[in-house]
Amino acid sequence: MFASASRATVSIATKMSKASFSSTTAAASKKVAVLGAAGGIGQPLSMLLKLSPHVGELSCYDIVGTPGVAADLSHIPTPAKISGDLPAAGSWPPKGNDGIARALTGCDVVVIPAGVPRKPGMTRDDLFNTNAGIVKGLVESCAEHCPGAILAIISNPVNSTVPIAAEVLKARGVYDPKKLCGVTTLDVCRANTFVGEALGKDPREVDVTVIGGHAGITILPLFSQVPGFMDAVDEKKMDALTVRTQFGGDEVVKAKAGAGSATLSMAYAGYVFTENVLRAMDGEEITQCAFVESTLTDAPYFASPCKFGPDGVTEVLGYGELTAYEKGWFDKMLPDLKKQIQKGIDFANN
Ligand SMILES: NC(=O)c1ccc[n+]([C@@H]2O[C@H](COP(=O)([O-])OP(=O)(O)OC[C@H]3O[C@@H](n4cnc5c(N)ncnc54)[C@H](O)[C@@H]3O)[C@@H](O)[C@H]2O)c1
Ligand SMILES: O=C(O)C[C@H](O)C(=O)O
Repeated sequence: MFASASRATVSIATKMSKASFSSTTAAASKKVAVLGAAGGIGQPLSMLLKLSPHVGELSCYDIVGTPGVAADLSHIPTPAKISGDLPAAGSWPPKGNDGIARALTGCDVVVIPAGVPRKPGMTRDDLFNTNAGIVKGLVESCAEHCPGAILAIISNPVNSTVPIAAEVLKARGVYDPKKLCGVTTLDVCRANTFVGEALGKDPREVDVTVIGGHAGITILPLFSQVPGFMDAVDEKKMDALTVRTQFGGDEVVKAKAGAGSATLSMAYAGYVFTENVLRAMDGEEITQCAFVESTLTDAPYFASPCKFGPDGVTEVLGYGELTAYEKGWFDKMLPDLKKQIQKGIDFANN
């Protein structure tokens, strides 16, 4: 049965307030690595993290381009020290050939947007063949060089790459479910934006709970829980907003016409997620949605609101009562989600 939805509301908007960028340097103590830092998401995400008052050290790692990304970011006058590493030779500043070891050693949080993005006509699952191996290899390195770090997986298909990461960590004896998350924050950002438009409200004042996974119908925004929503919006409009949230990624892929998928909004979402994790590490009470190991449903991983503390996820919260409309989507989603999770588990163990 569904657990209670009680949770402290944390507005995404507050995380991007001016204060986030100009705050005291006292808490700038964490080491964060971005793996895939030269990519469409990786570069703007690294820039936002360079602005974070919580980041003392930022490692930019990729198979190409990171010495340049790091040199560029290093001129931004914030406390975070920057390094850029490649797998073997090449780094900025020049420091030898230890590549990923140097990037990961001592990390508190590792954010992973490495991998190929979609082109029009593709599903996220079509990325599996390329990205599964990339994520597996990178998480093996995390297990070796920073086994205690919190991992935030952005690489698609998230519904499969998170289970792959879990299996890799289990095989190395360092799996801690509190410290492995799939980043679904972009779904929350989209839902907040669309509800803001529909209700004529500032989207920064909206906080939609989005549950399930991160692909098509596995994404389920619970608009019924948004104060005032059900009074203002009829079922037809609610259906349109639900489907737009589920397929928001496709909207961007289509508009980019072969040049990739969401990068700027994802960099924002990845920054919000990571900043929240860092705030919780520094003692703030944070609740945000994430795709984590979960017993809420039959699916072994599920996105729902989670409480975060100094060591990652402290509690996987429930998502409250579903309306009949939401329950319809929920029932449709679970078989797909379970299949995509199992695909990741099987890949990692074969
Ligand atoms: N979770 C989400 O909500 C969400 C949102 C948008 C995109 N994504 C996913 O994020 C991923 C990246 O998207 P993008 O637009 O930044 O792609 P991109 O191609 O612009 O960048 C990917 C980067 O990963 C790097 N890379 C590849 N293999 C690597 C490896 N083994 N080690 C380190 N780096 C490696 C590439 O060199 C490249 O710089 C895609 O899989 C995309 O589907 C997820
Ligand atoms: O749609 C994609 O392929 C990228 C990402 O998952 C998104 O939701 O924008």
